[in-house]
Order: sequence, then C-alpha cells, then structure tokens
Amino acid sequence: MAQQFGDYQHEIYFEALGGVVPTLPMAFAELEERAAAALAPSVWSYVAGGAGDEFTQRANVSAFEQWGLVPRMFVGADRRDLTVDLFGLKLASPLFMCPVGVIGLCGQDGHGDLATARAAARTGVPMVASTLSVDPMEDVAKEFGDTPGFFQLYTPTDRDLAESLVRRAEAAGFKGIVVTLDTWVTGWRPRDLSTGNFPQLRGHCLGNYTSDPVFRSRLPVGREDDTQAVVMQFASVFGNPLTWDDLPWLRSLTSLPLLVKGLCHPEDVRRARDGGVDGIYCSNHGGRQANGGLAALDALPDVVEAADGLPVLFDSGVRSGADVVKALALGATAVGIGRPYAYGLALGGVDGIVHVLRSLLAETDLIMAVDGYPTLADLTPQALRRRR
Ligand SMILES: Cc1cc2nc3c(=O)[nH]c(=O)nc-3n(C[C@H](O)[C@H](O)[C@H](O)COP(=O)(O)O)c2cc1C
Ligand SMILES: CCCCC(=O)C(=O)O
Repeated sequence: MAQQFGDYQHEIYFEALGGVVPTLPMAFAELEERAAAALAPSVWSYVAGGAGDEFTQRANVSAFEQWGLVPRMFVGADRRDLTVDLFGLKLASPLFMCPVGVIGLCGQDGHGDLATARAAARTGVPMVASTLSVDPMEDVAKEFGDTPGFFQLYTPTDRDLAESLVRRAEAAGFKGIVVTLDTWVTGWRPRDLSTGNFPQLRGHCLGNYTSDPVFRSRLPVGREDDTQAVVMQFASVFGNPLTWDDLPWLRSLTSLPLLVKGLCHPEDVRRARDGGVDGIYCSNHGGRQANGGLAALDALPDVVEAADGLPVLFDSGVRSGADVVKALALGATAVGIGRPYAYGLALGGVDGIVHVLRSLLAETDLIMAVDGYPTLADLTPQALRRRR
C-alpha cells in the first residue's frame, strides 16, 4: 500500500525524492552558518548571541540529546494527526513562531515582520508578533490570512500605553496576548555590549510605539517623529518589573486568552494559574537573558505538572523535528522556534521561513510515522528514556 503522507509539509520530501535539490540548507548547522554570512554583522551577533558565555543557550540545545524516543512497532502509523486545539483554535500543527523583536531587520527589505506573517499564512504555523516590530501590529495582522496570530506584550511602565497596545491587538484581530515576564531588563549580553549594538536603542523596531496615540502623546510637541526623542521615551517606559500584585491588572486588560512567557518554576506556574491566566509559556528566552540557568527543556516536566491541564507553550533550543517530538512528549501543547526561522528569513525571505517550517514539520511527522506515535496524544513521557 502506498504510504499515506500528511499535508503540504511533505512537498519538500517528494521534491527531494523527485530530484529537486533544495537551494536552502536542510540541516540547522548549515542554516546558521549561511545566515551568519548573509546577515549584517550587527544583526547576526544580536540574533545569534545570548547571555554571558552562552552556557544556558548551549544547554538548551544539548538538553534534547539527553532524551531518546523509544520506537513502537506494529502500529501502522500510516496516517498522523498533528492538529492541536489551542483556546478553541484548531491549529494545523503544534509548531509556532516565537516573538523575535528584531525579526524586521532579518528580512532583506527591512520588513521581516510582514514576511513572517506571510509565512504564517502559507503554512498555518502561527506567529507570535513581538511588541518590538518594524511594522505596526495592524499591518502585520493583515498578512495572517486564515492563520491565527498572537501578540507579545512587553509591558511598559506606562499603564495607559500598555492598555493601548492591548486594545490595538484586540482590534487588529490577534487571538491571544502573550506577556513576557523575563525581559523587563536586558540581560548581560557580551556580544552586544562589546559592540554597543542594541537595535532598539538605535531607533529600530519601534513601529508599535511610533504608531501608538498614547506613546505619541507623551513625546515633546513637534518631536513625534524625532528618533532621538522616540528612543528616549521608549527607554524610559520599556521595562516594567512586574510583581504578582500586577497580575489582576494584566488579567483585566483583555478577555482574549492571556499567556505568561518565561515561566520555569512550578510555584510560579501555580500562582499564574490561580491568577487566571489561560496558558503558560515555558521558556528561558533562548538563553539570552540569564546565563547559568537550567535548560528550558529540563524545566518543562515540572511546569507541565504544575500547569495542571492548562496549555503549556514551550521554546528555547528547538532545532529539529526530533526536538519538537521530545518537547511534545514531555508535555508541551505547542512548541516554538526563534532563531531557526530568523535564519530562514535571512536566507530566503518568506520562502526561507516556509522552508524551515516545512522541514521541521516534515521531520516531526516522519518521526511520528517511523516510531509509531501517530497522534499527539500518543506522545507521552513514556515514549522517552533518559540517556544513560
Ligand atoms: C533576536 C531575538 C529577539 C527576541 N525578541 C523577543 C521579543 O521581542 N519578545 C519575546 O518575548 N521574546 C523574544 N525573544 C525570545 C524568543 O521569543 C524565544 O524565547 C527564543 O528565541 C527561543 O529560543 P531559540 O531561539 O533557541 O529557538 C527573542 C529571541 C531572539 C533570538
Ligand atoms: C530588551 C530586549 C528586547 C528584545 C528581546 O527580547 C531580545 O533581544 O531577546
């Protein structure tokens, strides 16, 4: 019987079998190497870099090697189902694109946010759009097609501005708000400190601020389009060291699904759950914020247990379909990638992102086929063994 393959993601597989050689890299190492050469050096070091000596960033990746999937036979997994129900949204797969603040700069035309949204429309893989984007969120959301999108909020100290950003996201049609908690201050990032390179402080990726009526009203009259005034105002409101006392206010901001990003401690997960969030987002920001930390994957099982049935989104260190499968088996509801799609964009624009997403999805699906785990429900911790 002919193999029953899933969807669009197998085009890449059939093309290769048919002798169509992909022009973009198939392996992450080559993707990264070629992106390093394609991106402007300042953008490359900002995107690729992490905190301190990048121990945690490396640990995020190597943590996946500590787990192995145990194959099951006689399953006949000729059809797989990768669809996910998230807050009532039917997603084509459990993959999503993490918020990446300078994604705008990774596209050759300087509109990488729009390119990412277009890739989301083409693949059904949702984008979590960062507060720090070149193009305003309304323009990004227009490109989503039928794919749901989420808005990531960096909560400013100016509460009126925070409310305005959330109102705008609701009006633009975003399907959920992701509040990032681990980056109210930028971590110790030697690559950027040694070059003085922080794109936001050079006036890049501030499109959601410069288009915001509340933000504009705070600028000195007549200097609304003056980059220096904009950067100073941005820097003065950017980081809000929120406490648990702020959670009711955050919750009151929206009736959309509310997720909190950056949770790794089970006690924080329990408190967030009690505070009425709709989803937990387990991440250590790709190792960019605090070095010396636990790999995000190693925090995931306790987070899932404490979430007690709430959806758990996961990112940090995912580089292959095997990684996606392992994170799902450890309890993630959906799995995000950051740097990999930024590199795809750098190399091939919208097509480059689509290539990265299709490749990851095809590998994920084929592992589930070969290893006999045809549905996401089959992927449980029992599917994995810790490496000895
Ligand atoms: C260049 C860059 C910019 C980022 N900007 C944001 C951001 O604006 N908001 C946010 O919540 N996370 C941001 N992140 C973190 C990602 O959302 C995600 O947690 C991380 O990239 C996942 O790790 P990975 O790159 O190893 O896949 C950024 C990551 C990178 C690499
Ligand atoms: C203050 C940092 C904003 C962008 C970001 O989240 C990142 O570079 O990791």
